[in-house]
Amino acid sequence: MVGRVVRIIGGFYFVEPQTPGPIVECAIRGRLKLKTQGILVGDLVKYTIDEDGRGVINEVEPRQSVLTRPYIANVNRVVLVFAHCNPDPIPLLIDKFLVLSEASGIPNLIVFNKTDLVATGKADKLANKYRSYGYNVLCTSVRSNLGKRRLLQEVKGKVSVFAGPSGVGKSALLNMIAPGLRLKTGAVSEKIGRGKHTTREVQLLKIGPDSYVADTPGFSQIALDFMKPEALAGYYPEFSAYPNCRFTSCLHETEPDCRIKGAVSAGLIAAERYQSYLELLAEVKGYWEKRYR
Ligand SMILES: Nc1nc2c(ncn2[C@@H]2O[C@H](COP(=O)(O)OP(=O)(O)OP(=O)(O)O)[C@@H](O)[C@H]2O)c(=O)[nH]1
Ligand SMILES: [Zn+2]
Repeated sequence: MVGRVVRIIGGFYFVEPQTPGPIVECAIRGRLKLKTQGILVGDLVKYTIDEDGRGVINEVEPRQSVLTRPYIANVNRVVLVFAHCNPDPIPLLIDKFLVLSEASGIPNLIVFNKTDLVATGKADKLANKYRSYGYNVLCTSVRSNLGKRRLLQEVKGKVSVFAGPSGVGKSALLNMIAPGLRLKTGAVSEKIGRGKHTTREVQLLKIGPDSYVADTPGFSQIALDFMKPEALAGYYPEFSAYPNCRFTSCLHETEPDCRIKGAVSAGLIAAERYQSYLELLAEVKGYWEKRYR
């Protein structure tokens, strides 16, 4: 039988069968333990149920992708959720989430939630700004069910991870598209108190045939401590239209004949994005130098 690992607790693997049925608690076949570097949530596995009714995983199918924060295999949609207000969108934090998501190579979607709390013009302006950078953007409201159909379409048949700052409505959006989930939602302050000392383990939730979602705890700190400084510009999609600076190692800071800086001066790249690039570059460089000093 084939199924998907949706949760791992204490050496047991909870497998959701591909055909509708209850989740099976599985162990791993001994020789498989040696062959794999561990099974991840999201892995597709072949398993059998032995005479005692216990599940045993015999084989792991090749992975299509591995997302590292959170650790989930085969994710093929990252939904980055922010709010139009409460909490207010912070451009630098949004760009950090975007960079993290671009670095994973997994297609993303930006969702601006709580559209009901702002004027239409203001909501459109924010959404259009990120569209102009090349992102897919959707405005939603859990209050008025705005964007429900589109969001459902976006996650249909996919393994999606919902990520974003705390309190933007990730859990509320998941409840909107899959009311059966009954995820806890709450005021920001309540949640921070509750989440402080408990690490929620990663879990995939089935919301339809072959459709899975993971709700991640909101975080406000992201460390871009894993990339080379020269990789960063590649995670700003609109920068790719301006290749071939004079130096191939150009970091687009102070180097002469830099095409990115040229595009900023000509108004072809948004100054706000270039500023965020410089700030994140300083951070990435800091981590990099600490590591290789
Ligand atoms: N007005 C309005 N409030 C919303 C909307 N969506 C969510 N909320 C409220 O925002 C608060 C936070 O929602 P959650 O779904 O718990 O937020 P979260 O992103 O899952 O938060 P963390 O679990 O801390 O990461 C709750 O009080 C929700 O009722 C919306 O579209 N409009
Ligand atoms: Zn350059």
